[in-house]
Amino acid sequence: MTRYESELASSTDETLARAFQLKADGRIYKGPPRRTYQSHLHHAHHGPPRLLPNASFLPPFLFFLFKSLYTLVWVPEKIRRHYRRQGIGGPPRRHLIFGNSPKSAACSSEHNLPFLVRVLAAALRRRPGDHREVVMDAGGGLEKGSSTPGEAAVRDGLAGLKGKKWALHRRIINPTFNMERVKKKIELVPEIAACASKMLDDWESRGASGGDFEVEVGEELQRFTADVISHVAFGSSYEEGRRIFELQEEQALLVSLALRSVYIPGFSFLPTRRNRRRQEIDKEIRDSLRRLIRSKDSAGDLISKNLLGLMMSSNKEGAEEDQMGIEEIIDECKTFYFAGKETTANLLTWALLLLALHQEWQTKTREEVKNLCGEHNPPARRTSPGSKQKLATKNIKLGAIDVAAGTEVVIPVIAVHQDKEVWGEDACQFNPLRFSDGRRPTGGYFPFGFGPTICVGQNLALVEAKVALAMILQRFSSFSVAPSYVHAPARHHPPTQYGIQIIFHKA
Ligand code: HEM
Repeated sequence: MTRYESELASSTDETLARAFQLKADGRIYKGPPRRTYQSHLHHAHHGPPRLLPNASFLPPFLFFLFKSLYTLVWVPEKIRRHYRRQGIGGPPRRHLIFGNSPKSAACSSEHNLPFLVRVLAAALRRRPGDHREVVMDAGGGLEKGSSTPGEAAVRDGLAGLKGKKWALHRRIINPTFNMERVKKKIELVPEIAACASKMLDDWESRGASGGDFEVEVGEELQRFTADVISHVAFGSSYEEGRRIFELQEEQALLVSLALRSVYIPGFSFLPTRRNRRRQEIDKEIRDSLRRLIRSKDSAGDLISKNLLGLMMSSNKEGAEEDQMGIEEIIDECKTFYFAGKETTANLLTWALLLLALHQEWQTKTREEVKNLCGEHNPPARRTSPGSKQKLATKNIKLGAIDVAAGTEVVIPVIAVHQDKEVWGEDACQFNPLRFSDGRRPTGGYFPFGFGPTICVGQNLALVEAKVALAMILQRFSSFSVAPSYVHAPARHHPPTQYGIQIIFHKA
């Protein structure tokens, strides 16, 4: 008997067991199949070992498989039929598993929702009037949609919460940004004006020689709004929170990349390079926030009326059911650091671009500001913005359409804001006069959302934007779009691909 034959003969149960990671007692062992000499021999006669799923791996694997098929095939198909019966069609399903997601992800930065969502949005758009019922909440059957685990990185806290937790957090946080505090009590306006002054002094120093100078306003305004939210919500500053903002910037980019690719349930938990980076960033942000809270707390710097102060008092003094835990407070800090900066910066950036493009409106607005506030005084107390996702939690009726529970309803905000039926033939023109009588068409304008989850920061955002715009108009006798500007807006972060370059002129 040759060595080969004797080894083959001895490759009994033990050898086979190893090749298949089986032991003689019949149990299946963890770990990768070991390609031993014997197992090679075994391959020679029986082909490569079959990849038997490991026993402990089997239940989660089956669960994942079932859940994926349910989410990616069964639910969309059920919904598709539901709407087809109502005469609402859509493009044919391109891929059994991914539907039309790859195409929609590739051709627009709008994320990977099942195509029916888009169909419904289109249907709502086709039937004027229906969106108004969506806006009015269709009898309480619409609530905020769920976020994917990737999105949760920037939607912790209020923006991602539902039910009792959401109600508790909202009750604690609401007083920070009510109009009384933001405007009438003049508490926040000077703080906002001081942040704006700091930014404008810096801009001005670039034109020290007296000539015109160019500013990429996108980043500058992000820094300004970061400074404002740091001051008004946390008694801090942009400099103190700089690392958190930088990390959130990176996180937003990673999330926006994830949103632009096809959604696969569970994918964000796999240890890919980007997923690992997202987790590292999240951990570093949480650690930095924990340190910031601890230092404010031990220095006695928590002001009872700012956001952090209110949340900390609930933590220390609230009845047990009214308490916010430290981790929950950190979630909210993350949300406000992000939501408080990005959105208002975008509003200001686009407003500046529009005023730079429409010189006649810039002149009118400057005159109005100077009449109201004078040549140089920062505005005081008399100083008088995609699409939104909701989830149908029960079967509801939107106009003529039966919306099945579980449907994600995308409200095409931009389409509604430019709907000629609502706004008239010049709906797409820049015409601030349409707001001059202070009225808004019911259900035709909702930049801050609607219903109980309406943007908690809207008062702050509007006052902040008005103060900053007024001060920019006061400081500079004119500004215009720089020749280097390339118009490349994007729906996800960052809002433009190449920034917004404006040339300022100081008389
Ligand atoms: C121009 C600026 C802003 C715009 C256009 C905007 C828009 C929105 C919209 C559309 C929603 C969803 C509302 C809904 O569910 O119907 C929202 C929610 C929210 N916004 Fe804003 N926002 C802005 C500024 C801010 C600021 C400055 C803050 C923080 C100070 C903020 C914090 C939040 C939070 C925490 C939520 C979640 C509210 C909840 O679910 O209860 N936003 N915002």
